[in-house]
Amino acid sequence: MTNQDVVVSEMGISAGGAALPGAGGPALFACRSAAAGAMSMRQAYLDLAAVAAAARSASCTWAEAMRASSPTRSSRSAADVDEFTAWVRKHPSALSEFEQIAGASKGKKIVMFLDYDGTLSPIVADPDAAFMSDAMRAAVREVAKRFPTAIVSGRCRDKVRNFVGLSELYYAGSHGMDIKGPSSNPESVLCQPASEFLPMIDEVYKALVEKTKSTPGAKVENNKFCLSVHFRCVDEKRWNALGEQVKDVIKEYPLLKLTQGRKVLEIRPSIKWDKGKALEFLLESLGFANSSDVLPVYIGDDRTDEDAFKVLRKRGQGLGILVSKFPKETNASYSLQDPDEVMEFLLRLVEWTRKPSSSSSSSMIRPRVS
Ligand SMILES: O=P(O)(O)OC[C@H]1O[C@H](O[C@H]2O[C@H](CO)[C@@H](O)[C@H](O)[C@H]2O)[C@H](O)[C@@H](O)[C@@H]1O
Repeated sequence: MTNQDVVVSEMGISAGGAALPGAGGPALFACRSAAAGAMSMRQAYLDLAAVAAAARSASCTWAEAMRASSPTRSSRSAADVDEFTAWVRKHPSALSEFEQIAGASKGKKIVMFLDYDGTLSPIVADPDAAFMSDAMRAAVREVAKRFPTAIVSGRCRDKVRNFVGLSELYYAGSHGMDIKGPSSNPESVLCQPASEFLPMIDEVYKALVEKTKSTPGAKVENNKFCLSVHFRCVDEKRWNALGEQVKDVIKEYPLLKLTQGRKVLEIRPSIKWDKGKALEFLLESLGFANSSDVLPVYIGDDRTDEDAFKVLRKRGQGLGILVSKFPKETNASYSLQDPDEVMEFLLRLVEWTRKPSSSSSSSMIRPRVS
């Protein structure tokens, strides 16, 4: 594999085990016990040198890994095509394998998990303009009529909820650290395992905005329980300097960690909670914790989605589908190339449930309330 294919894992480096002041507060949320790891959290030191070391061990720099996270090549060489073909052999298209997937889901209850950016909406330069199409919205609405459906995003829950605009879904914002069920259900589940971090995140947001304002194109996005520093519109020559600016701010906050997404550095609480935990929490809330007849399907395009793919692999249950036009290291079993293919897959699934021969259980399930 070339450097371009390397996916560098989480960039936070752990040490010690300090508890967060105030962590023993009232048990407000249903997921509190599941988030017990948050209370005995690792103290994480953010260090771009460590990030670079992790990247080096994968034989590339963190900036190269950042570039590779969202390649912009317009044309592909024959070697690129061959490499992609070989990769697709290992991670077949969920569209070409649709009949097999449909067969595997017979008699099972599908639960659909969808990432937002790069999965339901195309990647664009301005994070505030990442709208999904009406056609995609209609497809997701049809899916949600048949299967419990959750949007699992790095974004702030309210923001992604506004982009998607469907009240009947579960939304897990801030990389799963802010989960809420359909608004029509007053008993809906709620999970906020990092609520103690809110004041810290706000403080760091202000500090990052101030620190990075000298870097043209840099943008800091407040995702409530985590923050994103966007590199996409920053000249690559300034990436290292911007990384240093981020490091300068974060070094004062050892309880936060840094992860890398598609041309973005993400700052989040160093708790044992991620999109994989959110997936498990939602399955449990829906009453599927130990069920063998459930088929969770998770579709996502980014490194943070790997946590969910890993959970599915570990459970030996469900389908992980990576959205990518380029070969990437992944724990997903299948692939789709872009949001258009995601929409086609969703529509085929909807179509399939209409066939009398499909015996997938598509009835809506009410979540258990703890
Ligand atoms: O988990 P996701 O829903 O995929 O969210 C991950 C990040 O997505 C957004 O950033 C990405 O999409 C932007 C719009 O297309 C793009 O400009 C950016 O370069 C991408 O990294 C979002 O803005 C971030 O806050 C999320 O963390």
